[in-house]
Amino acid sequence: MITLACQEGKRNWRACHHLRPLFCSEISSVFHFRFVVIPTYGIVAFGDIRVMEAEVAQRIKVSARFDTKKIVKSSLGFLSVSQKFKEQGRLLMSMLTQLPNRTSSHHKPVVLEVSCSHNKFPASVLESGGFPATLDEALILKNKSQEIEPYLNGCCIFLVGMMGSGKTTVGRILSDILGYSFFDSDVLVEQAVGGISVAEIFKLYGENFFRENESEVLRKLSSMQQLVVSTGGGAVIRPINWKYMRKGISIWLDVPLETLARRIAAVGTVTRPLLHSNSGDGYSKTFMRLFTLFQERSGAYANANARVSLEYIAAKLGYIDVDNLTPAVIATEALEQIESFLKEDGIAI
Ligand SMILES: Nc1ncnc2c1ncn2[C@@H]1O[C@H](COP(=O)(O)OP(=O)(O)O)[C@@H](O)[C@H]1O
Ligand SMILES: O=C(O)C1=C[C@@H](OP(=O)(O)O)[C@@H](O)[C@H](O)C1
Repeated sequence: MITLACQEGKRNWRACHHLRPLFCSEISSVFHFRFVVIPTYGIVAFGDIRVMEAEVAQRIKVSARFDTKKIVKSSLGFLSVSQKFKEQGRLLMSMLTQLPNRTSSHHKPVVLEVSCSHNKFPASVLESGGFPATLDEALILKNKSQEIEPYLNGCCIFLVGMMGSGKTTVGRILSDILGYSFFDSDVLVEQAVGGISVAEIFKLYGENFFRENESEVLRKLSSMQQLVVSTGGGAVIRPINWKYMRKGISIWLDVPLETLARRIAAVGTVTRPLLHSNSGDGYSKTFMRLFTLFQERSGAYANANARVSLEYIAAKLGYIDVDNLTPAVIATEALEQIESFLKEDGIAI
């Protein structure tokens, strides 16, 4: 996500955005960028994201300039760039958006969320865009992050948890609010192996090869500062990875298996090779497989410095169902758990 600055009294909003290093390898194909622009104070969106998109897409005009060739703009706010290009680092994109009068009169920052799809990139990257939060949620999140940020001392945050537990979704929120960089270790492994998906890596080279690369990625990340890292669900099983993650603060996103199975069944298992199955109902098969994996891994997840339990948050807030917990609320609890950990660790707050 990026925040655009409002030009006082004008309807034009400008931003130069460096896409996150999602596209570091050579790419030659068609991209679709999906824009969602929402007036806000921080990282906040309102309502259902699909509703917002449909609503905004009709109002927003997006133009983009790339170094090269051809841009096709569709009336629905999708921008297709059909060209062959090679980027060593990042794709630089500048955008001019025009917002309706109603919005510009508020002089608020605007969040422009960019999600990208591309046939070479796994859905795990795509599934986890920002999520709606209420303004109150965003303010609480912001205040909490400002409270603890100085005590973090630049320390990296490693999110661990089962597949689908929201490491990527919550991780992006945390990185935005703390001003840290975000990395998804699966994406880094994919890049290290030449741009093929996790599913293909498992198929072509096997799980061990994937795990070796995953450890190498975590080793490199652990030498850095101010990162939020979404680790793969199985990273916790290798003791060497804990050696790396101990250089930062590890947080376990503990989500009931039923919720995980529902989330994953909704998006399919194509990007999660350990859940591939040839037959049967998506939810039940996924649940059984998650159940087995969790039996093997629960002890390892408990090594994390802090635990964010969705059941605990729901009980605290008086919700019956954990499915009502937004990623912003979960991110707030993560910050609270980090605060408790720092206190226990003798770092006064
Ligand atoms: N709090 C939440 N409520 C509802 N859906 C969520 C929540 N957090 C994540 N999701 C959805 O669950 C799926 C998996 O989330 P993701 O962040 O990719 O998990 P992980 O990185 O742990 O595999 C995605 O489709 C995401 O949109
Ligand atoms: O649980 C696991 O062993 C795995 C989880 C995946 O990451 P996510 O947890 O991000 O889905 C990915 O690393 C790989 O498919 C293996």
